[in-house]
Amino acid sequence: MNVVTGEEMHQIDRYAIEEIGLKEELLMENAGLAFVNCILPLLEKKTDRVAVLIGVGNNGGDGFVISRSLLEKGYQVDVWLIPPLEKVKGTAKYHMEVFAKCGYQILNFENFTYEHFLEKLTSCTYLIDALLGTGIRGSLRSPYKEIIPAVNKLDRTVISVDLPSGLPSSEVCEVEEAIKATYTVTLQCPKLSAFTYPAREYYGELSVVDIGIPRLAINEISNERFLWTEKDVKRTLPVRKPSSHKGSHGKALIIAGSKTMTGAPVLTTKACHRLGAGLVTLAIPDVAHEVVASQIIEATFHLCSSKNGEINDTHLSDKQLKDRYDAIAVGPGIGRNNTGSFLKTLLTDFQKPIIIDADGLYYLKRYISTLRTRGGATILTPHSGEFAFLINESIKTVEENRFSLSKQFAMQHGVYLLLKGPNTIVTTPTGNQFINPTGNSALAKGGSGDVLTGMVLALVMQQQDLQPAISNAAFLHGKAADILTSHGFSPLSVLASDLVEIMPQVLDRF
Ligand SMILES: NC(=O)C1=CN([C@@H]2O[C@H](COP(=O)(O)OP(=O)(O)OC[C@H]3O[C@@H](n4cnc5c(N)ncnc54)[C@H](O)[C@@H]3O)[C@@H](O)[C@H]2O)[C@@H](O)CC1
Ligand SMILES: Nc1ncnc2c1ncn2[C@@H]1O[C@H](COP(=O)(O)OP(=O)(O)O)[C@@H](O)[C@H]1O
Ligand SMILES: [K+]
Repeated sequence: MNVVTGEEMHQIDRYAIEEIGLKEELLMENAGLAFVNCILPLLEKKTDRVAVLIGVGNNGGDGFVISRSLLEKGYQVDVWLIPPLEKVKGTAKYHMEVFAKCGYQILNFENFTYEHFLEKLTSCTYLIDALLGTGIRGSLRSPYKEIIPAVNKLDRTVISVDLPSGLPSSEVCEVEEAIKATYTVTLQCPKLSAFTYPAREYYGELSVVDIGIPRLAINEISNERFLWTEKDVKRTLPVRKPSSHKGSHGKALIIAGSKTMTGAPVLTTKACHRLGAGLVTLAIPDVAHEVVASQIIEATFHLCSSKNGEINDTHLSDKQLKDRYDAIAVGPGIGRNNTGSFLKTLLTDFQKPIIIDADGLYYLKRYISTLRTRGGATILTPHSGEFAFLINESIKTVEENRFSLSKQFAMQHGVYLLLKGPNTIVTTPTGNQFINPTGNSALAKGGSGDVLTGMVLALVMQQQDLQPAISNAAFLHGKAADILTSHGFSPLSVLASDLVEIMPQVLDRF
């Protein structure tokens, strides 16, 4: 499913109308009817009053179709036109006229006192927000500037059309004032701001409805940003053949752990096994072997020499790097007190996929110039702090520009970048971006990233195409947290090891 900016959506609309010949009146009719179909289950009783707030543009035009459809179905609807009648133009005007010719009444905001307007809104159970859509520019102006905070204070169920009014549709860092929706029904394509914070918090629960814009129009304009959905996972997750053997599912090497971080290698290894890796070897510093090995029975071990309780040299021979492993994950719990020169050797000598996480990313900064010329694919899995360190920016800058900075970095260094956080983004070396919809704050706990690394490693070995492998790992990781929190686990109490334990039930759904 394509994710677009407001500008891209506008161009898509234009393509559908001008190149394909669909009438804008028809698209607006489709939009209004699809919106109503989507919200009907939310409207409990026909006696509950609904107010539709209509703005000056085409978002307001959708509001007229919605109002007409709800009235035809027997709902009690107050239809509020906020601008003066004569300001409504084009397709919105057409649908306003159709609405009026059906014999329905329009309440014009300018004919009421502000107090009376608010009093009438207070008597409604549901407010439909068709004030402003993707056409908003700059700071809110009157009377929206006054109406929007007042609506937020009413504490009613607010359902926004396309996006909460006042919110920009692109990557936004600050929100001045916008409708705080309970639900948002987005038309055709989710807008980018639905996946950036704090804008996401204004959307409430998000649904997407099809309004009949042909796929060709969407692909012509925007084919580089997508939501990775359950359907995509079902389509791409590897299927085990009855005749397969352990060698068919990849031989993984995990380089992880140190004397003081013995849990990380355990979590990464178990997660890798749980997602179907055929064989896993865990390379750990000799000083951590006893503790780590006592917790893992499925893996084999490779012992590295240590200094300061951390890996100093992996002692992996050229032949081992050439023939023995199909992919390597390096970084969870390796510490930062040595030179990390073994990472440079891996980057240059290992010609297959490498996943670099956690402290591995810390060492990577020293050898970053080797990425471009690597023989195999490189997958980096930083959180905002690790990414900020890699690119010499502040965490705030990263969090405000997640899409643009990760795209720039992935293209510049020729890597797959999985930028963690709510709505993790996977960016390919060519700059395509795939947004993960699963996961919740239960994941904000030490060790959950180590689990993800093992999952990415397992799937990268089992799928030819790396982007689906990486996105599937992020999806299933988040899904594990979602299943736990919807089945009696408080987000406070979910452990990283619970994610590994629940994985069989997660996979059972796909
Ligand atoms: N064009 C199409 O084919 C379709 C468009 N649709 C709807 O149309 C919307 C986009 O329509 P528009 O481009 O008319 O945009 P809006 O409905 O967001 O209205 C834009 C207008 O609002 C006013 N405005 C802009 N910024 C403002 C600010 N900061 N403060 C106060 N007023 C401001 C200006 O008068 C501007 O012309 C979409 O969000 C969607 O709901 C749907 O009807 C489906 C079809
Ligand atoms: N609020 C949140 N909502 C959704 N996912 C989250 C949230 N906070 C963290 N996560 C996810 O949890 C994981 C944390 O990884 P990371 O910070 O590397 O943990 P650690 O290094 O402690 O194992 C990532 O996959 C991240 O996307
Ligand atoms: K809106």
